[in-house]
Parts: sequence; C-alpha cells; structure tokens
Amino acid sequence: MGASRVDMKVVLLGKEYGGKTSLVERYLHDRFAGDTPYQNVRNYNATIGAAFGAKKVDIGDKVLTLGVWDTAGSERYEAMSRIYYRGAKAAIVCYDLTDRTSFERARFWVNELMKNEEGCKIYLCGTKKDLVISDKRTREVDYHMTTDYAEEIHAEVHETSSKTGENIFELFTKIAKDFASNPENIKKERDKDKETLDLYEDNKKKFGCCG
Ligand SMILES: Nc1nc2c(ncn2[C@@H]2O[C@H](COP(=O)(O)OP(=O)(O)OP(=O)(O)O)[C@@H](O)[C@H]2O)c(=O)[nH]1
Repeated sequence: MGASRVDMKVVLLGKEYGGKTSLVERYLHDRFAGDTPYQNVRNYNATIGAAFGAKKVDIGDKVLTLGVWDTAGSERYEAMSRIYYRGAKAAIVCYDLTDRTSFERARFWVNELMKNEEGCKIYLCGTKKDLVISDKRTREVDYHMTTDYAEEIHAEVHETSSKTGENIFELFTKIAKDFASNPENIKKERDKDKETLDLYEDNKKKFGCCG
C-alpha cells in the first residue's frame, strides 16, 4: 500500500453545531476544543466548506487508511456537502442529543445518501452524550426512536461524547472493520492492486525499468 493512499472515504454530515468537527478532532488528534474558553454557544468555530484528515486504523489482520471529510453543517453549504459525500464508503450522520431538530436534519442527509450514494454505509451518531448523562433532562432525542429508525434504514446507532472520548474510537474502528469485511470492497482493492501491478509490468517491458 502506498504511503499516501486512502483506502476508504468517510464523510460526516449533519446539522450545524451538531458536533461533527469535535468528533473528528477527538478521533484524529485526541483533543477537544470545547475545553478552551473562547468556545461557547455564540462563538464556536463553525466549519466553512469542509475539512479533510486521514488516519491509519489497525483492525487486526490489516491496517486501513481512512480519509475523513468533515462537512459544514450550515445549510448555506448544503450543495458543497453533496460534493463531499460522493464516493464515500461510510457516512457518519450526526445529530446532537440535546437538540431534537438536529435529528430531522439527520433524516434529511440519510434520504440524500439513500437516493444518491448506494454504496455508502450509514452510521447514525448521537453526539454530546456527556451532556445527557450529567443532566438527563437535556436529552431531546430518544435512544429507542433512533434505533427503530436505524433498523428501518439498515443503519446502526452510536452515541458518543467528544468531550470524554466515549465511543469514538469504537465507532471508527467498527466502520473500518465493516468495510474490510465486505467482499465487494476487498475485490475492488485487489483489482486496484492488480491494475497497479499491471501498469508496473507494462512500464518494465516498455522502458526496461521499474519507475
Ligand atoms: N459537552 C460537549 N460539547 C460538545 C461535544 N461535541 C461538540 N460540542 C460543542 O458543540 C459545539 C459545536 O461543535 P462542532 O463540533 O463545532 O459542531 P459542527 O457540527 O462541526 O458544527 P458546523 O461546523 O457548524 O457544522 C462546540 O461548542 C463544541 O465544543 C461533546 O461531545 N460534548
């Protein structure tokens, strides 16, 4: 595997202020910007356009490189987010457990994906779990409602906290394992490797060298 190759594309979608960037930051860099004083409800760093990061995941018998696209939740960037989910093998559709309306937005993205991106596996992700554990009254999205919906759309539900790190590593590892266990993906990987090898052999024959 080439050093810079990404094995699978993962995209994050969901309402603004829903916790996508924090999830990615916790996963890629093990940090939480919400701890800094300038981060508050009125003045958080909203994503503009989209951001990209990559990380290697060891899933036991192999190591995969995940390319993670964090999209902007603002509806102003909706058209742009559509560009970013193209070709994604997994989508983490985020909703904020303390904001009922964010689940409506999650349903919107699920419909989009089901219509346009057949090969993309959907992971529903309820964010900010620490807030609903410390103060149960703040929960606005019922867990059983989300699992019923997930069953309907053949997705799964993960509830995470970027503040504490709960379930985040597990979520991305599950995504990588699901990808690797799908024979379709393995076949595509083999075809890709074969193409590279064929090109290498062709070049060797043509130029008598190996580039
Ligand atoms: N307590 C707590 N706060 C969180 C958590 N995740 C995110 N936040 C806070 O929620 C706010 C929004 O988080 P972001 O990660 O920027 O949300 P986003 O979905 O990327 O927002 P957009 O860029 O607008 O799409 C920030 O103030 C975060 O600090 C969490 O797990 N727990």
